[in-house]
Amino acid sequence: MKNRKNLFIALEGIDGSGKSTQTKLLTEKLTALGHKVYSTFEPTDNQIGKMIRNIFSGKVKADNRVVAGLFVADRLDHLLNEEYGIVKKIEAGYTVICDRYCFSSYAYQGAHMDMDWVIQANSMSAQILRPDVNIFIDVSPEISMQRLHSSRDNMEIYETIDNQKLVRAKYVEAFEKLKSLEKIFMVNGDRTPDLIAHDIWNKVASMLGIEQLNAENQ
Ligand SMILES: Nc1ncnc2c1ncn2[C@@H]1O[C@H](COP(=O)(O)OP(=O)(O)OP(=O)(O)O)[C@@H](O)[C@H]1O
Ligand SMILES: Cc1cn([C@H]2C[C@H](O)[C@@H](COP(=O)(O)O)O2)c(=O)[nH]c1=O
Repeated sequence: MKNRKNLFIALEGIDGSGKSTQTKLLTEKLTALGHKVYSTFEPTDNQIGKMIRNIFSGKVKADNRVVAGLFVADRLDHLLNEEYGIVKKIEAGYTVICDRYCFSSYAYQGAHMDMDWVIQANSMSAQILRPDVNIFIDVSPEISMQRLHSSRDNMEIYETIDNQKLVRAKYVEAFEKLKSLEKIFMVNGDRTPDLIAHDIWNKVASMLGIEQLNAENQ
């Protein structure tokens, strides 16, 4: 791959896999090296994302197919919005780190309905902006559940060990289906945050062509 000045990076994984932790560490590392970084997440905290969060917290009831459609809309707005859209940020030279993107829909919505339908429904987002890399933090469901229980007061309705196992299997299925189209980088998430961050940094630095220059800082 030709070295790039700015990247679109998606972080993926089951709940509690450490995406937010790694988004923060990678943002700090890149910022310290003078890169412009925009870190963001899905579901967003905009209008459509808020609707999704109300469904997940159990406040509002909705069919799984409606949830899948809301994620399609939330993602398109996240990409295209004039004010906070990712496309504009990329054009302005920011490296965008997105905590969850299309693969989250393939895995989570694909766990309850036809995955090919979900892939098709998200095809416009995938065509507008495909991540330069999808980083999958692969944590065992048992460990992720322990982390969630010790860090949360309330669990969301889908955060059960059986669902975590199912979603992990669906991620693997989606990676296999889309391996010729998407760049996927897997890291072992059953380790300390620093070791995971080290692997992620090696990958990102090599894509940006800065691994030699900053090797002593790793
Ligand atoms: N590698 C790690 N080892 C141990 N604990 C970790 C590790 N990474 C994150 N944690 C802790 O686990 C909890 C969940 O981490 P984090 O919020 O980063 O995960 P997440 O994937 O963003 O979660 P969610 O999907 O629920 O938003 C936090 O309390 C965090 O401090
Ligand atoms: C983007 C996206 C997310 N989800 C689910 C996955 C999580 O259980 C919740 C909230 O995410 P968070 O990282 O814990 O804040 O949303 C989903 O089902 N489909 C998606 O496309």
